[in-house]
Amino acid sequence: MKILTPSQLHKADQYTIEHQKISSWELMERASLAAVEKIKAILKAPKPVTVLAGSGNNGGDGLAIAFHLDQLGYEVEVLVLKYTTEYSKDCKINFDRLQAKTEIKVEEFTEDSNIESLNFKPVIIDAVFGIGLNRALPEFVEKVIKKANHAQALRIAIDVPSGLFLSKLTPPQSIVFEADYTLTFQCPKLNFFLPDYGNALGKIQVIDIGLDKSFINKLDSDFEFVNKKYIDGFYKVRHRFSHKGDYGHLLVAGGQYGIMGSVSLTAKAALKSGVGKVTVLSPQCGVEILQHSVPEAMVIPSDDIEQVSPKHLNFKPSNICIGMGLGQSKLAVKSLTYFIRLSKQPILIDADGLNILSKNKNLFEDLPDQSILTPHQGELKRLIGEWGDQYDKLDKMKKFSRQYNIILVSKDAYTFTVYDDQVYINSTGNSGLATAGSGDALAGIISSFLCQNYSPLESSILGVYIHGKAADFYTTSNSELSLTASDVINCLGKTL
Ligand SMILES: NC(=O)C1=CN([C@@H]2O[C@H](COP(=O)(O)OP(=O)(O)OC[C@H]3O[C@@H](n4cnc5c(N)ncnc54)[C@H](OP(=O)(O)O)[C@@H]3O)[C@@H](O)[C@H]2O)[C@H](O)CC1
Ligand SMILES: [K+]
Repeated sequence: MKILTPSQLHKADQYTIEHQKISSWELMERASLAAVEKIKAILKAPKPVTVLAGSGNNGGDGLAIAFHLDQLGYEVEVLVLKYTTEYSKDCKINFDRLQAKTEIKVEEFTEDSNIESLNFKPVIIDAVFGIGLNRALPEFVEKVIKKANHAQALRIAIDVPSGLFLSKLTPPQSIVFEADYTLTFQCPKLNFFLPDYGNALGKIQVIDIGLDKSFINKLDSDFEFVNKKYIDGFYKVRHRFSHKGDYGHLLVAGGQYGIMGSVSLTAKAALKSGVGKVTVLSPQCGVEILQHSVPEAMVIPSDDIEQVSPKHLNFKPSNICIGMGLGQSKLAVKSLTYFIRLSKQPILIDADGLNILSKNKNLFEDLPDQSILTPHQGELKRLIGEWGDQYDKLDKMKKFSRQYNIILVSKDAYTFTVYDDQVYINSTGNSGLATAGSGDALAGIISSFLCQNYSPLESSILGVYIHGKAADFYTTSNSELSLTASDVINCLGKTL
């Protein structure tokens, strides 16, 4: 799903209104009715609602939502935060409809109103500002939002949590509506996925409001929101008449004394993601451990008891995955160098392998094109250097990817897969993935898809998606904090 900017969305609005021969108010009504359906599903049964409405079109949505909830028997009150003298055209239509057709108490709140007297119902719907916010919130609006954030209420934002900027980063210390749910129209927006105010979004639900698809397809965007529809576009169905040779042979190189779990998780995750065969190059101390923990994997002992070492292989791996538990000793550097030079296919480098790369940038010259690096944020900093703000980080990641022709999987609350100028933002996963071994499993999953003839970019996008989806499956019946990397691996079979 393409991630569009506010100006692109406004253009798509206009094009749709002209080509579907509908009025802007009808488009607003369409969006609002769809939002009401989502609100009904979230609330499960009518609950008293306070709608905070602005005087623009986001406010117009709010007044339409108030009207339709009232028609459904909800107890609704409306607070209009009059931050402009005039209502937008469509907002005014909905304001008049409320007055004419309902008994709803509509209170206009301005900078002279008394904030102390303000109370909220158990559900607060934020329709104050949407994609049109373009300067700091008026102080009285800030006060209302701050009070709403402290209320004992379920908070639902319409389109954008008010106070969140979309065309620039929201300044620190800003007041932003802290939503439990954000019902956003047509597509998510880039700033939803940045750590600055990412927690203010709550659960994001995208509502397709039928903007003209042919027009949207022609729009340029560097950002793609990866959902199941996107994955279905390239996911391969397996055929009955196939054999394990069709699904590749992965070499996993890593582990050291006391950290054998890393490669064990990687090998297991690769096997549970469909690779045909896995061989682990393991320190001698880990051979028995691996033969017990991952009987499906073959094991080659390195020449060292406690560490991996360069080793002549008696087979040609389809792809190599290296770095987890590798350590950063001289022998580890030699091993990484050896396998980078040995590999003629894209190689996946994770964990200590990345830290060695950061200190030995000359190794990039030998790195096969479209190799995959899977840093967490600390490893990313060591690779691409310190960044200023989140937009600067995005630029640095794109530049790094272009400079070395590599795919960068930046693991975070929302994992960003970066290749050249394109950024793929993953839609699955949850906070439970912030746990030991989660990255080892991801490395195995991505490498497994590499061996199954997905392109390196597809392998990265698909691997990140599946990894998160497995975690989401686990947390449908378990808490996020109880998630372990082994749970992710055990739930891989439930994905797709
Ligand atoms: N295709 C869609 O996504 C649809 C979205 N809809 C809804 O429309 C809003 C966008 O409506 P818009 O009127 O463009 O913008 P807002 O409602 O967010 O803001 C209203 C105006 O307020 C002014 N503004 C901006 N910042 C401030 C501020 N800090 N203080 C005071 N006023 C401010 C600004 O106007 P200016 O002329 O003053 O610049 C805004 O335009 C979208 O989010 C959806 O909710 C449609 O309902 C359906 C299609
Ligand atoms: K809003």
